[in-house]
Amino acid sequence: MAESAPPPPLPDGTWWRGVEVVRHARRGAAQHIAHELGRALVSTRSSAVSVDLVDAVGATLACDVHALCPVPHYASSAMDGYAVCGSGPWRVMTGDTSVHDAASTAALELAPSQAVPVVTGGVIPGGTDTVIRDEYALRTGDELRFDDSCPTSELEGRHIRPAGTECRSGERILTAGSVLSPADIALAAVSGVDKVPVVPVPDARLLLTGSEVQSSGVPTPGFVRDAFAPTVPPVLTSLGARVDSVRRLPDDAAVFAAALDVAITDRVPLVITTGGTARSRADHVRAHLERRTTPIIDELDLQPGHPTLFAACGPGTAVLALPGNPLAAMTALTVLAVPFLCGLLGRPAPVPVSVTVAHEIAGTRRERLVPAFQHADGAWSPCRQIGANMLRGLSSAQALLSVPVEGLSAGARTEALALPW
Ligand SMILES: Nc1nc2c(c(=O)[nH]1)N[C@H]1C(S)=C(S)[C@@H](COP(=O)(O)OP(=O)(O)OC[C@H]3O[C@@H](n4cnc5c(N)ncnc54)[C@H](O)[C@@H]3O)O[C@H]1N2
Ligand code: MOO
Repeated sequence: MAESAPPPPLPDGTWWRGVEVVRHARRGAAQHIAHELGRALVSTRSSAVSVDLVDAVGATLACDVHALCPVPHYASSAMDGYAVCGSGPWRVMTGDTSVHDAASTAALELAPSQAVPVVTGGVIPGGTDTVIRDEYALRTGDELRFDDSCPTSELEGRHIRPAGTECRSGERILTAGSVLSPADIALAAVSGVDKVPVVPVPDARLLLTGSEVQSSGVPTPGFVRDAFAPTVPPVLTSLGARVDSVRRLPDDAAVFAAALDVAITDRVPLVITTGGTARSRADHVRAHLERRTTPIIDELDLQPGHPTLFAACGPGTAVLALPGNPLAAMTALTVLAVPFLCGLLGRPAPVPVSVTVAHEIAGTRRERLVPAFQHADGAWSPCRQIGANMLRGLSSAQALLSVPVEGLSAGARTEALALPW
């Protein structure tokens, strides 16, 4: 049979130039390089889109945001009661009618011994010295006094919120790179902002390889239930990406090659493949990526997940090839996809936290990341059932604990990586 023609060359890709290329990367270096790769890919994408506040929670801010008015933007009362000037008794100027008439209240200038009714958040007139809350106001007709029950702490300078105490007009209220929380959006709203500039959501595409992988039902011997299609997309979504499609591919090198080329041509920023990463005859994913892409991280010096390959190609695509073993894949996803997407979204790289281990944990020839849980006293222990092909340990884990080559003694400190869910 005639040999098939080699695939046409890919469009030139230079965006990853300057990113360090590593074989057998140590975990910390791999996390750093993944973040750098994400940052490098930013150059191929549009920098910001302006979105309504209602669509902005969870997005990454592309530029600083400044208040368009002082907050609060007018001097207001913190209580329902009376704004008064000077010492009492006071004469109530407006009966009860001014309470909802902000414009006329704002236009008022109280003279000594004058008072007007005010509501919480309402405008207080110029000349106000204090607000007497209703509970301590004794009103007879138009005359107003402090009630006898009024504590001395309430006698002067109370319940006035001056304009601009929270921020000045033009002051920076939100910083580029932050992930917008509901509180951030509420702050933008009260500062007069209608839209915010956010980093465009990057697409991700999942290519699931393995003719033995089935998507439903109880698998028979030789087949496995797919652990990734129901899990990786929501994880990527929570990390700020949008999964544009999930494709199941049989173990056929040509089918895989064609699917990858479509993704590269589509300039999908992150393609995640599962399976076929080991260096054996059966593993066409690695073989194809080694020919067709530029490996940036070629294997991790880490267990599980060491056959992982992270590559760059085309005008705007990074390919993260995860091992088929489920725990190995989830570990590599945590180590590499998390910092990569942070870099691509303009966010800082996540920092591992320092934790104490409850008892001795033996080392092996590579660093291990083990699913672990925290005891009531704060110390951590590995979960049970944490083989690379397993999921029960991960299901009960609160973090991934680093076990260095030399192992850990009881009470030793080590790093823990947050799970991306
Ligand atoms: N000769 C060698 N064999 C293996 C090596 C090696 O270096 N040389 N490395 C071992 C290590 S370590 C790992 S990790 C795995 C890596 O496996 P691959 O990435 O090549 O993945 P597959 O062989 O396709 O599958 C491994 C395992 O995972 C199951 N799998 C695949 N996809 C799914 C899925 N979507 N959901 C659930 N499970 C899945 C698959 O059925 C296999 O059982 O290789 C070792 N072997
Ligand atoms: O490195 Mo593999 O990840 O042992 O299962």
